Amino acid sequence: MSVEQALTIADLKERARRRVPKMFFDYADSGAWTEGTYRANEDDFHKVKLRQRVLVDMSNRSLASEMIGEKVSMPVALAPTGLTGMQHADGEMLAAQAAEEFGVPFTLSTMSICSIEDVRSVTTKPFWFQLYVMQDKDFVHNLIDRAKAAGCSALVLTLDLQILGQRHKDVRNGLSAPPRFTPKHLWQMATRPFWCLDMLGTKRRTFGNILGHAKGVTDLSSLSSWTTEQFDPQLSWKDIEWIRERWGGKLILKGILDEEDARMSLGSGADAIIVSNHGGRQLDGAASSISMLPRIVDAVGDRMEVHLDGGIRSGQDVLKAVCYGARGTYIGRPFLYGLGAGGKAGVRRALEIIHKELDVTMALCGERDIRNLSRENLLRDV
Ligand SMILES: Cc1cc2nc3c(=O)[nH]c(=O)nc-3n(C[C@H](O)[C@H](O)[C@H](O)COP(=O)(O)O)c2cc1C
Repeated sequence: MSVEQALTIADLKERARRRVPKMFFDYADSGAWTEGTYRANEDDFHKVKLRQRVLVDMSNRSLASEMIGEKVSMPVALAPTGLTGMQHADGEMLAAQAAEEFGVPFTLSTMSICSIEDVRSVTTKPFWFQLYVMQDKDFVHNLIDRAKAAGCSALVLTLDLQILGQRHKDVRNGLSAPPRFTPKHLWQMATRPFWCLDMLGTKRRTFGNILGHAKGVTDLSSLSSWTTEQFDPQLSWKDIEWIRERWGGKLILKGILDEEDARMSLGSGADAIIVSNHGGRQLDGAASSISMLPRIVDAVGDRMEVHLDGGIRSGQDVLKAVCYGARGTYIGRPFLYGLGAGGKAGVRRALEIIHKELDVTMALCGERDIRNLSRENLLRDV
């Protein structure tokens, strides 16, 4: 099946499975420990039921809205994902271009393969940058300054990865950060010839934001020990202040899953929070994102934008999150599967699939403007 023939995100996933070496496909398709939260993120969307309405004018529909004051063609951004350039050569650059052409935000991860400057060089509009706070504060200051210099229009500060959750698949596959290749890995790559050919055509195969920018990180082995030791376990609410000051632009807090944390974020000066459990990759046993969304929206009211990620696999899922009060959503794996399935065209296809599902679902719910959706469009008590 070609990328254009893919009708669902699941179709793209199957194509990616056949084209991406197992260790990198598994890296995307994995959650922490039992993967219970990873599964719940998807499953809980199916429990939310829609109200079907009839005999209302469904013409001239619009999915356009705003996230943190930026116009978006639909309220769906690309989530920050590490090692994206391993799903497909130059993955971050291609995904950023696809997002820009579609009119939705792209978020570059600190742990990306292509650097901030690489992505800047192939885009014409501002993208967003995701920050992990490392113990090497000079490195963090420099990273914030580089994102500013590249014209990034929002900083997404990730709060739920002060220490790394364990994903069994990565351990079993012997995946290291950055990837180092054993005979088993070389065999996995040899069975994916198109992936290899594309990879041979790029020089970007390690953490582009780090190598050459962090003190003492000059080669792959120093980079490996640096990445495992550097996440700052002491990150606290106080740190948000200096980060916000140094950044000076729009700030989004990612990884809020608790009402109390949501209320605390109100005093942080951030512009938005993302209800997220890191796609089920950190605290296994945590609640799904969609199940926590309504109470977090209620906790912050209209004092701050609430966004959501985790488990979105269709436009219907986006619509449900929007009905519960999310002003924006993010997709991680759906765009990674698209990328693995067919590079930039695959990411575009993932966005087209979600856009169409969202549009048709909205119409069948009797609505014409995504900004009018509310809990009234959902059935209670199912
Ligand atoms: C392969 C992979 C890598 C990720 N890397 C990062 C990262 O570097 N920074 C970050 O804040 N979140 C990261 N995340 C979490 C995503 O930003 C997002 O929260 C999650 O993917 C949403 O769930 P979904 O994949 O079900 O859409 C990663 C997720 C995946 C699947």
